[in-house]
Amino acid sequence: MPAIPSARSQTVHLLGQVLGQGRLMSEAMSGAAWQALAPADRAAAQRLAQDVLRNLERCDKLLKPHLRKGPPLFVRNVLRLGTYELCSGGAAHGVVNEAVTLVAGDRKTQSMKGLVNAVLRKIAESGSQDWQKLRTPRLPRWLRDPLVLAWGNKPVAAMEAAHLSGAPLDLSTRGDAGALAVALEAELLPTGSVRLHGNRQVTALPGYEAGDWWVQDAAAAIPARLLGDVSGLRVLDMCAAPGGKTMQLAAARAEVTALDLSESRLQRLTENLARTGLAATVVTGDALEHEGRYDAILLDAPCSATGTIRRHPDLPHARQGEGISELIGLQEAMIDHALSLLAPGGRLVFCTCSLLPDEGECHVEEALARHPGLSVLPADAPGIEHTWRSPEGGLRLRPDFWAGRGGMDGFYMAVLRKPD
Ligand SMILES: C[S@@+](CC[C@H](N)C(=O)[O-])C[C@H]1O[C@@H](n2cnc3c(N)ncnc32)[C@H](O)[C@@H]1O
Repeated sequence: MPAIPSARSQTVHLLGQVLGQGRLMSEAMSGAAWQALAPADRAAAQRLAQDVLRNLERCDKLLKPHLRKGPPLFVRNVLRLGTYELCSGGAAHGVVNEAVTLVAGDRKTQSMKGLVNAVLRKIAESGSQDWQKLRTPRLPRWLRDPLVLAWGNKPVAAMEAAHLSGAPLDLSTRGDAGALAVALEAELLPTGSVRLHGNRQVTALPGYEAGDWWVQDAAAAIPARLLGDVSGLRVLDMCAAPGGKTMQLAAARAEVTALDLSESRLQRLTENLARTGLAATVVTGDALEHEGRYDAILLDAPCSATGTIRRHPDLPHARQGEGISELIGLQEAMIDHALSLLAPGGRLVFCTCSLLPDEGECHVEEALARHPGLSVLPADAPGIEHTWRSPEGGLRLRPDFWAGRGGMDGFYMAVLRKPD
């Protein structure tokens, strides 16, 4: 690692953390070298690492014929970064020089300077033509196989295309979404979110300081809307942090209790409430031990987060599907506990940002079997399309939906009604 960190050296560091240590980028974006980077370089490193991870299969395919022996991970990641940059229009001279400098800066890899130089020069000659012919990168098997089983080959290929495209910036507002869209020259989506395309610095957008809006994917904004008019109702946001849905409920004048296990994530929720001038009772604790009586509950349960791969392309590489069965058990226990906290006739919106039916549709089918009298209410909110409706009465959202508009996160959601 060179003495002075650069955007590219930190990109390679992030790739090493994800691909070598199984860490998520959000966990790895820390430490002295990361903090030493200027904000613009941090943003560049994050963007480059995400782009390389989205295109990992392509980078490896182009590199394979040039690498007889597999070099150490650090060198492989330098080559992957160089390949991505060369094939996406980077100037050969600068890209190759910086890659060689990175490898030369570490005693253990200095001897591979020549290899890196030679391989990247070959990629620079013909790589970008070959790149165009490569297929859309596929998800790793641990995730692809169950998704193909659930949704079929074509939809999964469409999801992979959506993952490659990344995600636009969606905002939710406590005020008039139409007026916000006009002010930001953005698109007003049929579901009420405001969408901006291109790379925009969030904190520099008008209305950020004033707390007029917050960042929230269009799909993630729908569950709170399914509760309809919550004005004056006691609503528990059971897994609330960092607070996107709490802010929606508070903006709709509910009496919100925002509960979460994570103190640090709740800190962010508190900051978000302060910025937007919205109010909620914030409680740190385990959802399974929480007590109280509520008219409505929003349960955005911890899950595999496989619906968020467009914006978190590190996830399928850092994870191997470990822990999902424990999460499924936790989600089930949370549904049962949430129902016990509801007043008779009260409504529970259950949702997860997962693409796996075991974390969505199956829970609703099983909850109906476990709880006599429990029913599924039609999921209604502005802009909901007929094709999103799933047989048990919930909504299944996928990243390949709204493809022409820039997609949406994968999500599952359903409204359950406790009997009187
Ligand atoms: C999907 S995130 C919630 C996102 C949030 N609803 C929003 O819209 O900003 C799931 C949350 O569940 C929390 N969590 C995990 N286990 C929990 C538990 N046993 N009790 C309460 N919260 C828990 C995590 O800390 C995490 O913040």
